[in-house]
Amino acid sequence: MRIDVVTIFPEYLAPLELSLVGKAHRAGLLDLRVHDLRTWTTDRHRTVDDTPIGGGAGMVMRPDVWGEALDGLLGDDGAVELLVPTPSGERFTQRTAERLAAVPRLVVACGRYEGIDARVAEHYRARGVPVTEVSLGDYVLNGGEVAALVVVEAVARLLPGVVGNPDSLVEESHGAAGLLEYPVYTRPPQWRGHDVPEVLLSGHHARIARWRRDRALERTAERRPDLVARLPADALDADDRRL
Ligand SMILES: CN1CCN(Cc2ccc(Cn3ccc4ccc(-c5n[nH]c(N)c5C#N)cc43)cc2)CC1
Repeated sequence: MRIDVVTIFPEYLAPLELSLVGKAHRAGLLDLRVHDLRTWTTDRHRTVDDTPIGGGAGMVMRPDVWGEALDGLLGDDGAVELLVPTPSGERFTQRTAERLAAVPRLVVACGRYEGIDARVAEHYRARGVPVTEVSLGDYVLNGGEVAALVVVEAVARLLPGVVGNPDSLVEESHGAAGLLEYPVYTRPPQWRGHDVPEVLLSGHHARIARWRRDRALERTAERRPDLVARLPADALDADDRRL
C-alpha cells in the first residue's frame, strides 16, 4: 500500500518513521511519502492561503496550489482515494481504517487555517476520485496533520506483516465484538497492594474468557453506552444478560 501525505508541515509526520509504521516503511510493507504543499507554489512567498470569499475570520487554503499538488498524486483510475481530515468530516473509526487498509493508494490532504477551498474535494469527486472527509472527533485541532498520524498508524497496523502477532488484531477494542477492551495485567501478580484478579492466574481458559467478556461488557456499558445500543441483537448471550 502507498500512502502520500501532503502538508505545509512535513516535519509533523516525522513520528511515522518510528516504531511499527517506520519498520513497515523500511521493510517495504508500506510505501509512505510525505510532501510539502509549498513545493507546488509559484510565488516568491510560497503562498498557500488567501482570505475567505464571503468574509469571515482566518484564511482558506487556495485551490490552485492544492490542485497542482493533487493532480500529480491522484490518477483518475479510481485506485487512489483522497482522504481529507476536517472538523466537518464523518467520524474516523476502526471500520474506516479497515476499509482504507484495502485501498491500493491513499492520498491524505492535510489542511490548515480554516480549511481547504471546498472546490478541491468537489473537483476530484467530479473526476471520479473517491474522496472521504474524516474527523477524529468532536474537538477542534489546528490542522489535519494529527489526523494524518492517526489514520496512517491505524491503517498501517492492519496491513499484512506489520503487526508481529496478527491474533492481536482480532481481539481489539472497537473490534468485531464492538465492545471496549477488558483490563490487562502482567507480572508481578502483586504490586503495591494491588493483586491481579485470581481468575487470571487460574489457567482456566473458559473462566478467564468469561471474566474478560464480563469486564468488557461492564466497561462498555459504563463508558460507551452508545456502543452497547449499536450491538446486533444476537451479540449478547444469556450469560452476558445476567450482568
Ligand atoms: C468560523 N469558524 C467556522 C468553523 N471553523 C471550524 C474549523 C475549521 C478548521 C480548523 C483547523 N483545521 C484546518 C484543517 C483541519 C483539518 C482537521 C481539523 C480537525 N479538527 N478537529 C478534528 N477532529 C479534525 C480532524 N480530522 C481541523 C483543521 C479548525 C476549526 C472554525 C471557524
